Amino acid sequence: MEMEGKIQKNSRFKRVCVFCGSSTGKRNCYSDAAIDLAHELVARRLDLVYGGGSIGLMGLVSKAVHHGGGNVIGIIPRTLMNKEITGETVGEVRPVADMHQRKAEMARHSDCFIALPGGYGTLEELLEVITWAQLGIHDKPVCVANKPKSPLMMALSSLLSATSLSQHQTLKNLFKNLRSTCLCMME
Ligand SMILES: C/C(=C\CNc1ncnc2c1ncn2[C@@H]1O[C@H](COP(=O)(O)O)[C@@H](O)[C@H]1O)CO
Repeated sequence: MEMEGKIQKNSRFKRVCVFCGSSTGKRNCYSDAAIDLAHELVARRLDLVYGGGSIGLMGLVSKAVHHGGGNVIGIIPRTLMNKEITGETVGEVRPVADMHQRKAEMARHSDCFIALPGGYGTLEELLEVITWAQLGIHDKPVCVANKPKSPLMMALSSLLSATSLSQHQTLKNLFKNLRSTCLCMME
């Protein structure tokens, strides 16, 4: 569909939670991926739910969605709200008590999760929502916006082959879901 010169794409989702680095990392392709994803969200009229910082890839994706006219919801612990730490955020900021509440709120307000490149924080958030899916706490798609042969994807693959049969099946399904939903989102 085309509206005012902009291509509008449809999506079955309304709100997408994006986990990503609080730094931009060492490769330009990480920033490019963050901005590409933001454009995809805007084109599909999807709200961004994220960790509320304006630094690193978090800043790039939130600003690009905001400047593209999309809704941005940042969920941030009060202790991190100091602008010297998180910078000037865009969109709606929802303060929460702590990191646990932040992750719970990010999950509650989103229809799916996408992990862009990041560090320990991103990995922890990603693994938590995968674990919650395994436990049946939610059934929302989890996607990793990463190359199939990236160290993270290789690590996830090797976890699959190292698990027992029943877990293997669950993780295999989940892993398939990660890949296919991510590709679908990024197309
Ligand atoms: C704590 C300090 C700077 C970091 N500022 C952050 N502001 C908001 N959210 C953050 C911050 N750092 C981490 N996060 C959360 O973890 C994810 C990114 O972490 P990573 O390790 O960079 O991958 C991100 O999604 C946030 O939810 C001052 O020392």
